[in-house]
Amino acid sequence: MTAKTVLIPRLTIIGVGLIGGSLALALKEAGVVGEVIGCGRGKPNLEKALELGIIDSYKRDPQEAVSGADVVFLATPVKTLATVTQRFLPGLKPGAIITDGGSVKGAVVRAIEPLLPDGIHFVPGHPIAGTENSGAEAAFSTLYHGKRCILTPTENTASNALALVRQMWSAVGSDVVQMSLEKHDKVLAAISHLPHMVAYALVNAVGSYDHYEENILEYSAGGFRDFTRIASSDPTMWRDIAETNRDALLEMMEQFDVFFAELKADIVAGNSDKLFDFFQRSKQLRDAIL
Ligand SMILES: NC(=O)c1ccc[n+]([C@@H]2O[C@H](COP(=O)([O-])OP(=O)(O)OC[C@H]3O[C@@H](n4cnc5c(N)ncnc54)[C@H](O)[C@@H]3O)[C@@H](O)[C@H]2O)c1
Ligand SMILES: O=C(O)C(=O)C[C@]1(C(=O)O)C=C[C@@H](O)C=C1
Repeated sequence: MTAKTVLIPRLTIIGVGLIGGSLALALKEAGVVGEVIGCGRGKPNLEKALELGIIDSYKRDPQEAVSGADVVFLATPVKTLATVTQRFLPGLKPGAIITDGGSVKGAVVRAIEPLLPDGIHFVPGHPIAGTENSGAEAAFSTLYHGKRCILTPTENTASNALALVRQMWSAVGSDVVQMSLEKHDKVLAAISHLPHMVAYALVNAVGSYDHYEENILEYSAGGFRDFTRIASSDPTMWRDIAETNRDALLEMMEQFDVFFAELKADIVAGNSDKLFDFFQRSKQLRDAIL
């Protein structure tokens, strides 16, 4: 068996949850990482990550955690990314690469890039993979297999740092693509952020229906459950996404309102042909991505 080339001798994961923990496990499984150090707020979660073999050690102090790191992966909620960066920054060695997995890119890049001294590189990224579960226990090594990872380099991104981060995501089985910050935030508002808002609103709407004594959610079957799985996602994560991708999300919510209003109007009018066309068009679009 030929030995794999170690891409990252020392990796620090800030926020060892689903996204950070899964990256650590996948890089270990691929044999392309040396030592993995964890850092985060909760000691029990870090202890669990150690026990599960996700990290080799952890440090509570952010500067100690990044000491000697070649790559630092940020995997905390979007609104905390710049604050945590500010805390560990003085502990980095020259040439270190910071990269992240945050679900919003424009606000994150605007907050982090101005903090960076010369010789410290930042490569903004976002793996398009996840589940509704959180914390180290939710991490699994195959999360990124066959999934896209979007990198959004800016004019400040060093090409060698970008190349290494591309290699890192390829090593865990991702299909790496690049796009602008603006395109990323608009595409994700449509394909990920809007569906979460719709699921959250739907669960609230159905859950607060109080015409009967009993909780009607008890009657939920496949349709409701499939549709609303993502409403079990972490509230902090989604609050941060809704706030930091506000404009793109609102644009998509307005687009959604147009289609929902059309559907409602056709039901009110008893417009059978239009309803059929509406459902037919939806089925064709949805079937094409299965
Ligand atoms: N869950 C998904 O499906 C998914 C997919 C792609 C990207 N993301 C993004 O990845 C990031 C992490 O998401 P996740 O699902 O792994 O969340 P998670 O809750 O599983 O893990 C986040 C970890 O960060 C820690 N943390 C939170 N605030 C912190 C702080 N201020 N300082 C240090 N540690 C802190 C938490 O204790 C937790 O261990 C988020 O930015 C999210 O938008 C999530
Ligand atoms: O499958 C899920 O549970 C997800 O919500 C994953 C999902 C999404 O597809 O919307 C959520 C947020 C991301 O930033 C990327 C992926």
